[in-house]
Amino acid sequence: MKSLYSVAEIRNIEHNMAESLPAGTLMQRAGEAAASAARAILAGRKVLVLAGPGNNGGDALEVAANLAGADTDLDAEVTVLYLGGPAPSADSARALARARASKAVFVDSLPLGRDWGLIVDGLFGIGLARPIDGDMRALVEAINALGRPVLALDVPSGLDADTGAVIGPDGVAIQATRTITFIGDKPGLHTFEGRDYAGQVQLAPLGIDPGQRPAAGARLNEPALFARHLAPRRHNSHKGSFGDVAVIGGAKGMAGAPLMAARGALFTGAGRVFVAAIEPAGAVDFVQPEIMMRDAQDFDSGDATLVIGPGMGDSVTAMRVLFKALEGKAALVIDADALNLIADSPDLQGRLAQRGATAIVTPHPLEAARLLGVTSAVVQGDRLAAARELASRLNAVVVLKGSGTVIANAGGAVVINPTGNAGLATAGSGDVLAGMCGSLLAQGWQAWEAAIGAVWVHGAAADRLVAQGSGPIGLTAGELPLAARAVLNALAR
Ligand SMILES: NC(=O)C1=CN([C@@H]2O[C@H](COP(=O)(O)OP(=O)(O)OC[C@H]3O[C@@H](n4cnc5c(N)ncnc54)[C@H](OP(=O)(O)O)[C@@H]3O)[C@@H](O)[C@H]2O)[C@@H](O)CC1
Ligand SMILES: Nc1ncnc2c1ncn2[C@@H]1O[C@H](COP(=O)(O)OP(=O)(O)O)[C@@H](O)[C@H]1O
Ligand SMILES: [K+]
Repeated sequence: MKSLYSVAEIRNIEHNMAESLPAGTLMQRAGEAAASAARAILAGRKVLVLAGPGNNGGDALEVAANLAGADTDLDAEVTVLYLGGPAPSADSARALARARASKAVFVDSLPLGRDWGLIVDGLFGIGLARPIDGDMRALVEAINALGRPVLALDVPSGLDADTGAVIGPDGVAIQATRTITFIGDKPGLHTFEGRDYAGQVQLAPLGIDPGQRPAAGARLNEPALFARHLAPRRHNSHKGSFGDVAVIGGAKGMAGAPLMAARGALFTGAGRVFVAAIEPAGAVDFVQPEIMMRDAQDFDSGDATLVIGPGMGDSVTAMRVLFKALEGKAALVIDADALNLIADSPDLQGRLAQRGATAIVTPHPLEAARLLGVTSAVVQGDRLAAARELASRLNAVVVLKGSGTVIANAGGAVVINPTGNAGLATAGSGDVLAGMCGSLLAQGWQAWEAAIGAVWVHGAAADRLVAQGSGPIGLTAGELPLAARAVLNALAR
């Protein structure tokens, strides 16, 4: 299980470990792990180590001492820019003494030149308490402008390890190539701005085995979390075995959105797929004639799983079918315009909450903001908290979309999705995801697993397309269903 620990949880673990280990042990282990990570990505002889005033700086000094120590076989020139105050912690003071006794050269300002084979970022870790400003801000901007490989220690300096937000307003953070993070992985490295600033994330547990770590409040999505639903199909099956999905949406001029969702459902294995259109646009979809076209006004969905909202608009008809869907017993995916209608109606919010946690709601940050009555900046500023709050208020599984999609349920479980890329930032990709969620529900998956499974596969489909050269630039939502089919079949095998 890939646990993600909040800063408070990490502090707690550190606190417990400190009592059982000799002073300085964890910092020494951090320094050793980071020095080997540094060796692995070194792209030249010259190494610049940035060491800040706290224990993150102490870790950096350990790295410098290890790379420039008398016993190293590494032919590196290590320069240390130490920005510590007059009273470093005992651990940091020890690390400083070690680094000063090594071959590392200490400097007072950023040396000229840009030929660093590696820059080690030990300015700030999880103790950053306020935006980086003044000379330190100028340093961060100068480092980022060099465009050299950067290894961040624990967290890229300036990034909030809990939220993935650059600490601001108008803050700066180190742009890392790789982040080696200590004791436990952290949510902020995997969502919002975190994915861009952290680069590749590597965990160094520092010898603390999982048994000594309490359960984390969040985890990273992976197929193991939904594997129990991934079974090869039985020979003795028929289309009724894999459920019906009805996509309700498609106001005038928005006929494509429910079709995208319907294809998402069809290509991930739903037995039969309908589009019930608010404004029927045609008797058949000639590109995908398997999809059965109906009129939402008089459509009897039977016990089909409903995906409601794509391109649905806010007409009286839209309101009426949404009301009916919330009243009914069918499994439900609520997306797009249906979310906006619910945001405007405390009555519909109440009805959704009373259904008993069977619905998946898939807001992007602005839709989530409308539902919570805040701005999208507030949602993005703490995506985990926003998803948790929404799941609890609506008593539903919430998929808060965007880079590092956050999935939360009313019981407080939180998962961050690591698959996907900016190729998904294109109209219609969210519709495909909603259809995929509906498809897995229709095939009998539980709401939680349908949500995390669909999000994982949807992201992996985009990653597969990018690996094949079909993105991220110009990737289209219409390509996702086929790629998702390949990913899902590979998992089921
Ligand atoms: N403890 C352990 O067992 C282990 C800890 N480990 C490592 O320790 C790291 C946490 O260390 P930490 O708590 O010392 O915090 P850190 O991130 O170095 O920053 C705090 C310092 O920065 C200062 N400061 C803050 N904001 C500032 C600003 N905007 N501008 C300027 N200054 C600012 C702040 O000053 P103050 O706010 O007190 O004025 C304080 O001096 C953790 O990420 C991991 O790398 C590992 O070795 C594993 C074992
Ligand atoms: N930069 C990104 N990185 C990863 N996933 C992304 C990114 N941008 C968008 N996505 C994903 O693409 C989908 C977009 O959904 P949405 O915003 O509803 O678009 P639309 O309504 O146009 O279909 C979501 O699944 C979202 O998580
Ligand atoms: K750092």
